[in-house]
Amino acid sequence: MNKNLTALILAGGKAQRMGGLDKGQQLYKGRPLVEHVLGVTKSLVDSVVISTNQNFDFYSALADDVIEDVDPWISIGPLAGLYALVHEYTDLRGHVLLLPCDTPCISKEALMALISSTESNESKVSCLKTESGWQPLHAVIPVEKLQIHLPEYLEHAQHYGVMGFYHHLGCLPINWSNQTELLNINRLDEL
Ligand SMILES: Nc1nc2c(ncn2[C@@H]2O[C@H](COP(=O)(O)OP(=O)(O)OP(=O)(O)O)[C@@H](O)[C@H]2O)c(=O)[nH]1
Repeated sequence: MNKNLTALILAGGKAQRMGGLDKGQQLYKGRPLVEHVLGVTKSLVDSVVISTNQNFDFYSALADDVIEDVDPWISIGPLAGLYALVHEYTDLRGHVLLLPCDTPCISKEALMALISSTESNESKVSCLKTESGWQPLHAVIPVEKLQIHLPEYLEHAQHYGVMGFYHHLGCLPINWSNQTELLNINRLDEL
């Protein structure tokens, strides 16, 4: 298994479609959304960091560390979480497994496919791709690429979309046929 693999679970953002509630804490099948993702992730990685902007006690009890978006890239979307990670951990090495807190059905097999792709592809981003397209919040990213390229990319970016950044770095699709695992919860009536 990949050495130096840090999971970054994104639980920040505004959750506007959920009325501003803390998405990660909302119950899906009786458990907080974030716990579903943690459950399949923990045994695959060396450490877990959760990116959030609220309820730090709740998240701290689940992860090795909790980070907040940092200036000047606060609440610009998922790239803010990645920026905060490399800003906070300047000596981080290896790869980051990026995950959102709001896909509770993601499987260990899908994450293992992403992780094992780094054995033959050390330097590109590996990103899940289903028949409906790229799944940019399910990706493995070399830390060094983030450290070198993300600050400058954000300075010059017209948009803060994650996929644009991956294409800038070079991105390998990891095709995944089980679309239902990517079920994405954005509204209360989807819980
Ligand atoms: N750290 C961080 N995470 C974010 C940010 N925006 C979104 N996320 C996370 O990225 C994932 C996808 O988020 P979206 O569904 O696009 O946005 P959201 O803020 O959760 O919800 P909406 O406001 O309804 O679009 C979720 O896991 C969010 O927690 C951000 O600005 N900073």
